[in-house]
Amino acid sequence: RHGRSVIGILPQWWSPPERREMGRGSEGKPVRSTTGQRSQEEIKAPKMVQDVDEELEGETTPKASATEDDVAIPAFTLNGDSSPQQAKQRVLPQSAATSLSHDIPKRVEPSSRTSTPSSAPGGKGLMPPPARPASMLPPSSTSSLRIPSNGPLPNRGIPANSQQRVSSLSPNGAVATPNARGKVLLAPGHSPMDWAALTRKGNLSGVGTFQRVTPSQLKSMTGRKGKPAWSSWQGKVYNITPYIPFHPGGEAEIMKAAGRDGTKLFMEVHPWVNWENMLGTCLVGVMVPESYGGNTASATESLEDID
Ligand code: HEM
Repeated sequence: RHGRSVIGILPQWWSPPERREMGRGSEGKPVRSTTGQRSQEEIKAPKMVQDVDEELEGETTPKASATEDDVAIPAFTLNGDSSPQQAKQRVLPQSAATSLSHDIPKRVEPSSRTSTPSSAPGGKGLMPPPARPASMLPPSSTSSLRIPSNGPLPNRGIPANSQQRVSSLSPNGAVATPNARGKVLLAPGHSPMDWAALTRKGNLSGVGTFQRVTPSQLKSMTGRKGKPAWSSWQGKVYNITPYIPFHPGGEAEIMKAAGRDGTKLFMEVHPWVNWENMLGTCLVGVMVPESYGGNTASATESLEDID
């Protein structure tokens, strides 16, 4: 039916199939179009055909009519504006549906189309399913690991209304936080990463040579009265002074090991921490018996003595 309007844009030499048929009616006689009107393409048609038309003016021909008037043309839209009523009207008769079934995309289910509410905003796409009520959500296996959304956050600083804010500031800037592990809020530039960066820069032992340290000498290195803080770990002596402001447990805790063997204390609190790795550049020397004698021997001498 709409083909006629398209014909106008085709080249003049092209004659539509309908017209080609028009020249031969049921009895081989030329026929006119069913409308009987002259359209623009008829005017533009080749002369020969026009002449035939004029000759046959006035002759009547049986008019073609649709055999199934009520066959609705299937309409498919992609914007989902079908309403159940419209969809019902578009249902094809069995014969037509069978012949067209190969043209209908398999994935477009009529039921899903009709279930689309026409009042959806914009009328596009399917509506998302309604959200499940929170009570129906299955408990997550990691829910116990999540940071609670209310209450004080662990190791995230002190609450704004806390009196602890000023009073807990230590001389090096570390702040005690109310957490079960006893970690402190380290001062800016004193994170574990900062410590790692500092240790890469060189020797932090505070001594020029490898030391043989007697128990009495270790006892005097308390970190007070201008002296460095030394602590021993499994027979080796370390200068813990530079690490104090970096200690996650705070200054007070680490200072308990100053001037003495820190192995037991250390292992009681955090046996997973690797002392030797962390304080490797702070190594002062080795512990020797009190009766050993000289305490300023070089590393070479000391090791030779051991051999
Ligand atoms: C002298 C060498 C020490 C080093 C290198 C050291 C290192 C560390 C490190 C890396 C942490 C963080 C642990 C973590 O996040 O799991 C820590 C925490 C802590 N340290 Fe030390 N520490 C030393 C000595 C001590 C001593 C002697 C004490 C106690 C007497 C102590 C008490 C603590 C406490 C209470 C914490 C916080 C709680 C915890 O993390 O378990 N530390 N220390």
